[in-house]
Amino acid sequence: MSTSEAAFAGPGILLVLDGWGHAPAADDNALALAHTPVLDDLVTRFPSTLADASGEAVGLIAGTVGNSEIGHMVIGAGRPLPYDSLLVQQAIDDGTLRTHPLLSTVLTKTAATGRALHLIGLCSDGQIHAHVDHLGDLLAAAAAHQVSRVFIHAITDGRDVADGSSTVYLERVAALAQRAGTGQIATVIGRGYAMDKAGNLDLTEQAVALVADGQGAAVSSVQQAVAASERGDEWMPASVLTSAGQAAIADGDAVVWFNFRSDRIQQFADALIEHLAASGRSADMLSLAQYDTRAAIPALVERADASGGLADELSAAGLRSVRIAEAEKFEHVTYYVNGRDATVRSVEEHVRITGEGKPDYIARPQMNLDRVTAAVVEAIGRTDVDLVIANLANIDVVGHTGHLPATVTACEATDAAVGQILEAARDSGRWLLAVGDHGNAETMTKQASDGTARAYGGHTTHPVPLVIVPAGTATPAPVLPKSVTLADVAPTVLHLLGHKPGSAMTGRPLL
Ligand SMILES: O=C(O)[C@H](O)COP(=O)(O)O
Ligand SMILES: [Mn+2]
Ligand SMILES: [Mn+2]
Repeated sequence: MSTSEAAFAGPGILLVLDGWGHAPAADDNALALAHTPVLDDLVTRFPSTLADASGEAVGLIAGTVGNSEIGHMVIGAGRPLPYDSLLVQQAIDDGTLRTHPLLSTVLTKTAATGRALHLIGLCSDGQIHAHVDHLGDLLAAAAAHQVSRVFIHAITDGRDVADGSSTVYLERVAALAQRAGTGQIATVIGRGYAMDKAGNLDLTEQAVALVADGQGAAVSSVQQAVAASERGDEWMPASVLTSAGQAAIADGDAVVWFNFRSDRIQQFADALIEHLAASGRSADMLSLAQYDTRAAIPALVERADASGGLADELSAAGLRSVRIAEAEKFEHVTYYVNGRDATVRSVEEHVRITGEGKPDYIARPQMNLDRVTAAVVEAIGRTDVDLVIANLANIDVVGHTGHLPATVTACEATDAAVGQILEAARDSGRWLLAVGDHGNAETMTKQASDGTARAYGGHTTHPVPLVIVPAGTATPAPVLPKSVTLADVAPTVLHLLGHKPGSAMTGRPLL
């Protein structure tokens, strides 16, 4: 084996820098503003390229921003995977959503019994958790079945889209209802409450009480509800637009959840199901796409098969991996990298780093990065571990606050952590592949419809850096191809570990 080959063979590290996107330097580019000597050096001194992490290249609708779920799934699968947003859109386009037998059965029963239909979901066009236009198809189906009482329980965004835009989307909901000839906005609440995923049940309970029992501030218009929010769209207080109790969920009503992504709606769905059961009510429930709820909810669109990825190949080859991330991204290096498969294979170890108390990302952009780094360094030093898979969450998680100075600090903290990880990699003779899963911090503003630049903490369609640091000296340094996607990561990792890409993978080794 030549020096060069040896430098790219053997045990290694797959490091995902969450939200590490690439865009030209600008005054809203937190990564460019931050002092990041390690990352700068990485992409200039070692084989590096830019990988597509959004749109069709990963299995999303063309032109849509990447996200952590599809990003980590494609990194693991070694192929683009038709994501839930795309599958829902296809079902809308070919007419199979509105004529779906499960939906028809529920709507026929609802119309016959004179019960109400409740539609619950995020109202924005962020295309990460939901798209408000999907409501249009559900409303049309309800109208076709002559369901007369249709209540929309709108969740406002301000995270995947610019804050302050909720009125526009709520007006769009009203227009969709008018076009369908059925439906009214019954309640409004921010996603901070309705889409908590960190187990803060006090937040979730406010959404449950609102939707199930009509408990919230009485308002006479969506504009009044929006005006009452002191903390923006994400934290819109629970507001009721109908007369008292009119839109509460009664026994025998139907509920359709229209978020297509599960992770941030499942806690609410679980709590609502349990609350209804505890009060002797049961509802016919459906979800637009498959959810990971405790009680199974029949879905209108099934998930794509994501098997045969990195986890299966590592397992077949008997290669041990340790997965490390803090709570915010733990599922991403385990469940999502493994193709939304909760099985923990015998050659896998999972390390979940948690902090104390509620995180404050602006006050503490470092989050628990020191402990994540220490765990990564420890795993790197183990001779029985073939592959360390870790996610450094800060760039994305702090980026979501839309707070530029805090995000700059998050980038600098990440830079220092990568420096420590590289040093450990060098000491123990491991190669390292670092990659972003989607863009975020490289664009921290978005132009509003009035032309002004607003703070924006959401994701982008930018490509992500991908760099491979050899275990030793590699001369001459190989040149990576230019046209690369996240689907090439797993084949490259397997190649570096001395194995062929899995037969289900369509990506290719980059070396
Ligand atoms: O859920 C969130 O926090 C954002 O809407 C999307 O971010 P993620 O895809 O990085 O989780
Ligand atoms: Mn991410
Ligand atoms: Mn994110």
